[in-house]
Amino acid sequence: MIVAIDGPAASGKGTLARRIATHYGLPHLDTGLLYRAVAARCLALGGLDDVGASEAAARTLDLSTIDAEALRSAAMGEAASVVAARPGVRAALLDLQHRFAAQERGAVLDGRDIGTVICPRADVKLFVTASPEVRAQRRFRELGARGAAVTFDDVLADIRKRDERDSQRSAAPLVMADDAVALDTSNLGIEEAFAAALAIVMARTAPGG
Ligand SMILES: Nc1ncnc2c1ncn2[C@@H]1O[C@H](COP(=O)(O)OP(=O)(O)O)[C@@H](O)[C@H]1O
Ligand SMILES: Nc1ccn([C@@H]2O[C@H](COP(=O)(O)OP(=O)(O)O)[C@@H](O)[C@H]2O)c(=O)n1
Repeated sequence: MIVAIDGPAASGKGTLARRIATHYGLPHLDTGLLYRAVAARCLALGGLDDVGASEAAARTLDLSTIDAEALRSAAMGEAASVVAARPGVRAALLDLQHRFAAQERGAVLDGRDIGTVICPRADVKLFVTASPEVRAQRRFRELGARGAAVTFDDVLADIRKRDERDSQRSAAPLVMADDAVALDTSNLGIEEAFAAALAIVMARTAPGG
């Protein structure tokens, strides 16, 4: 079974993807980490401006060397969104994602273009949303807990800017697939959101569903 989960920043897609993967015993890939890792490599080499360097970083990315914790800063989310708008970077990451999704047992992938581009034939597609204010509150809390010195207003502005860039880009923009099920988690806690997501997965994978 392949489960594709997309949505904007801090909507809760990663949390749901991890929970669903654990529930079904499936491998999980947080595809945002790929773009964050490419951005981190570019920044370490001097900056984000060199398109060729970002494509080379994407081509040579090694999943096993990704340090997820080191990539979770707000600055890396913003930098990831810059390199993710480049068609050459996206093309270079296709094969890795396709191979992950092709595992025998299936997989859960979360990102922006999983249901539209990476796994258009996924068994279940979820499009997870929440209002920008709710998402900013969640991310603000998360970054604060990690010791980052950020204000709520900065986090909200960052989320709005990233939403705009991710939705307006021409290469694999953030858009809900026609056959995805929308799940608005604005008024749902983590457990409630998980229960709702699981109900959608079960309904979609039930015989005749
Ligand atoms: N339904 C929810 N209610 C409250 N907090 C949530 C909910 N879903 C996720 N969170 C929290 O919000 C933050 C962002 O969630 P995450 O799953 O990383 O979002 P995304 O992968 O969409 O960026 C995390 O700190 C997570 O624990
Ligand atoms: N499948 C994906 C996943 C992420 N991304 C890009 O990578 C950035 C960081 O993604 P992320 O999922 O780690 O970010 P959050 O939603 O966790 O804040 C996004 O803002 C997108 O620009 C993408 O273009 N396609």
